[in-house]
Amino acid sequence: MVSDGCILRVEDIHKKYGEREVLRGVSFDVKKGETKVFIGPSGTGKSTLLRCINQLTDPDEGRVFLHDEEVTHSGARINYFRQKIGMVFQNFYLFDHLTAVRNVEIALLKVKKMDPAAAREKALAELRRVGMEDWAENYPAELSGGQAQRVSIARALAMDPDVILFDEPTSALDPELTREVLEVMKTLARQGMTMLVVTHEMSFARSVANEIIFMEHGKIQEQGSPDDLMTGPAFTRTREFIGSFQDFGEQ
Ligand SMILES: Nc1ncnc2c1ncn2[C@@H]1O[C@H](COP(=O)(O)OP(=O)(O)OP(=O)(O)O)[C@@H](O)[C@H]1O
Repeated sequence: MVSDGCILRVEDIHKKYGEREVLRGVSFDVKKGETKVFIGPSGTGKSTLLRCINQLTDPDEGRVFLHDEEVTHSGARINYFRQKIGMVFQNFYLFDHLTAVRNVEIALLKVKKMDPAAAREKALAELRRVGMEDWAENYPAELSGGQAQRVSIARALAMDPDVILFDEPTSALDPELTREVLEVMKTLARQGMTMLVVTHEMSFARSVANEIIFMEHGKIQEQGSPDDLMTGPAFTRTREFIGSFQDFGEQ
């Protein structure tokens, strides 16, 4: 059961690949409108955690709830939860043979069964939201990485998700393109979208996160507000990790 004010609850998630324990008991609650940013060294299970939340990966133990409903063990209802828990990946995963607007509207037609005119209208509205309406008729190969990522964000938004999971959405992009994607994410945060973001963009974490979660060895080692983690993380490894990013102090 998810308590008052929380829309997503992650309870004691464990995941092993072979003998390797990638997640060793991860739990947290997410409030509506909150942005949580996950940081930590490579290979510490951050992506696996996001994938367990929307069941792209099956956790070995633990449960995930959206509102009062269990996402884990939800059988055929997982397709409903995947609409409500959107995901944006590092590599966009757009269909190369479809234009930007077709990429956004395809799930509206196939999954939501909207009529074509309404689907087109909604797809264009979502492209407008991410500043991509002028590129609606372009194919992914004609877009920059930042533009392609904005289309993939529009595609997630089109499902009217309750939460969006972002898995290193800018790590395939150079700094200029990174900035335009982060600006879109900042706007979504300001508009009240609930977001879980795995990123190494520390200045984004500092300016947008309600909470930063430092993960290492498959566990949450420390969590707190950006100010708490900036001014005095209790855990030495958090200090060392954050200290290795010079941009954390930038606004
Ligand atoms: N499908 C899989 N099969 C086997 N091992 C996997 C699989 N997916 C992830 N792993 C392993 O699980 C560990 C955690 O990976 P994960 O991608 O979750 O970490 P991460 O913290 O997101 O790292 P990064 O920042 O490098 O993406 C890694 O050692 C990875 O090799």
